[in-house]
Amino acid sequence: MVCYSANGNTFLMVDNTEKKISENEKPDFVRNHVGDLDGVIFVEKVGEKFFMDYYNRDGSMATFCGNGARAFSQYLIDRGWVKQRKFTFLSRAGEIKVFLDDGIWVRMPAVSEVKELEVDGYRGHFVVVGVPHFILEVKNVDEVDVEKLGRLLRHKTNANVDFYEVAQGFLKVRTYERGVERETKACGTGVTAVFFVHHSRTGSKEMKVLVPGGTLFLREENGEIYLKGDVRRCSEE
Ligand SMILES: N[C@@H](CCC[C@H](N)C(=O)O)C(=O)O
Repeated sequence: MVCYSANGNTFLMVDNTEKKISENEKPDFVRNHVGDLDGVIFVEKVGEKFFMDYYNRDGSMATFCGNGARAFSQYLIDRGWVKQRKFTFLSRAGEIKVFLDDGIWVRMPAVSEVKELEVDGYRGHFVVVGVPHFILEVKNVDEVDVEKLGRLLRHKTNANVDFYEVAQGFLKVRTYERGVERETKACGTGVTAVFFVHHSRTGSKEMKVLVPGGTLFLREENGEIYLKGDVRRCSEE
């Protein structure tokens, strides 16, 4: 087992290719081993393909994790299990494409269920990127009490909650993650949801997104959204 950090969103990577940990055992395994990390990723195989199975730190399974997908890709590369510059793997949100050039670019799951939403007087957009997000534009993201307001809205919507600020040439995003039940340093599906709404309004094809854990890069190509950012191993085997 080894820890990976994708812009500060942290995961324990568990080689479960021999299926030693069963589906039923996974939630308890997660709660017993996650420590202070945000989630656990079981690395598995379905036929010849690698499969990413993501769990939040509270033991809940999630359909997808954008930063997890970047960490999973780096893990496959570090293990020497993939050597190509383009490869795919499976997730509960479908097949994920990965391209390596100036970093690891992951093609995110298609955005769906986009709608305007008002909860307790807070207006935003509900957007699904494999997992649900309630995104809210604010004037100054640093002034938001993410723990308090994020937690409240997360429970009202059963979604991750992202607060974003549109700045000159970049976006700033902070996320309260369901299942982690606190603010995380970065959320890949969250910044994708924000970028999608921003792109729909402005047509902008590329965007830098500042998050507490650094900078993420988003780009749109033929209606598909790609995500890149920092990813590194944070423990020895
Ligand atoms: N950190 C993730 C999202 C993980 C899943 C989420 N907490 C949920 O349960 O919906 C990301 O980088 O996308």
